[in-house]
Amino acid sequence: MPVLGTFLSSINAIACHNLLLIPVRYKLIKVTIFSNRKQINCSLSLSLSLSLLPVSRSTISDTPIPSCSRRILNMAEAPKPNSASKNESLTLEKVRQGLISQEDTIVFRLIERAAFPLNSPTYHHKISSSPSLFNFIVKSTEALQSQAGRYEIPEELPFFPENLPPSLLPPPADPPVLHPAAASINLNKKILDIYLKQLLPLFAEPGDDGNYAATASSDLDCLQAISRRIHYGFYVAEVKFRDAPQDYEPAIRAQDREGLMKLLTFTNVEEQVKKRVEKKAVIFGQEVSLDNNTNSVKQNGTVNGKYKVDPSLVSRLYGEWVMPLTKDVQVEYLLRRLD
Ligand SMILES: C=C(O[C@@H]1C=C(C(=O)O)C=C[C@H]1O)C(=O)O
Repeated sequence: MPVLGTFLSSINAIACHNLLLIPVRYKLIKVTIFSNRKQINCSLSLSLSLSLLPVSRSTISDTPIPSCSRRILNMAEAPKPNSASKNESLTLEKVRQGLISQEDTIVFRLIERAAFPLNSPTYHHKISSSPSLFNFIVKSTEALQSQAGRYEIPEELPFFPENLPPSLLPPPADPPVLHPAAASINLNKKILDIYLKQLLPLFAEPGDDGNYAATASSDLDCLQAISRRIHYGFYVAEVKFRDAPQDYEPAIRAQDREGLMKLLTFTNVEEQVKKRVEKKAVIFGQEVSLDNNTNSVKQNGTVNGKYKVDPSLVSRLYGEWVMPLTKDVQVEYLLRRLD
């Protein structure tokens, strides 16, 4: 499919170009290229996001962050354990703030994916040597982002780690916050499987509108946001360990998974998380109307009686998958913390 190849190359060129030109602070770069999905029925569109890329200190200019979306600002404001003063400033409260900020990204990305129907040919039709367009877009995007340094960040992990090209950027200058064990943990195979088999059929209406490339890009956006949130568990575990090594060390030495799971679980916090993400889905998922005759909030809090993504599903996503997997990451990390 030469058209697709040419298009991807040009997107890559633009992305790389911007990566070099955009002055950034807080080690955050985001390059997003969106197409208007209404106008590109059956044609190709690609949404490509690069965020939280490691940039060496010497490349960070003092120019303020250019105007950018709320989502990016949220991430910039969020405490980033892998930022300069991380080792001193790593507190459970700050790490939890980081998780709260990521909720916004996840809810918005689910809303964007739910705007498309299931579009099942995205996942089944072969393209070139790839088993599907989804596979092709995820692998190609990951190859580009790997070269741009995305996977130098511990919580950014690829879905297809095999044969990824190395980063072209200098390695991060700051000393690592995490124990090297983090590098051996990647739950993305499981996350991908759950996403495709269990989540998508819940969030996307049945149907086919032909926007397969945009659908796959939107899937990747969701997957990356969910995966980042889950692997942020590294920092949660590290800070919990540092706060109470006397509690964690015996369970780690005994390789006691259950004991570790009990120690790191806070059911009251989990209840708050579920309520908050449900509320965010209610607030972010409403239609906004400028029509004076139309009360912008009608039955069910929306204009047409329907939220853009079902708030109870978002709460369920967190309760059944996101939080349990974040805890699995914590357990896996802690089990290796004294190695
Ligand atoms: C992330 C934490 O660890 C656990 C997982 C939670 C989550 O994934 O949101 C919340 C509470 C804890 O049971 C935490 O303590 O904040």
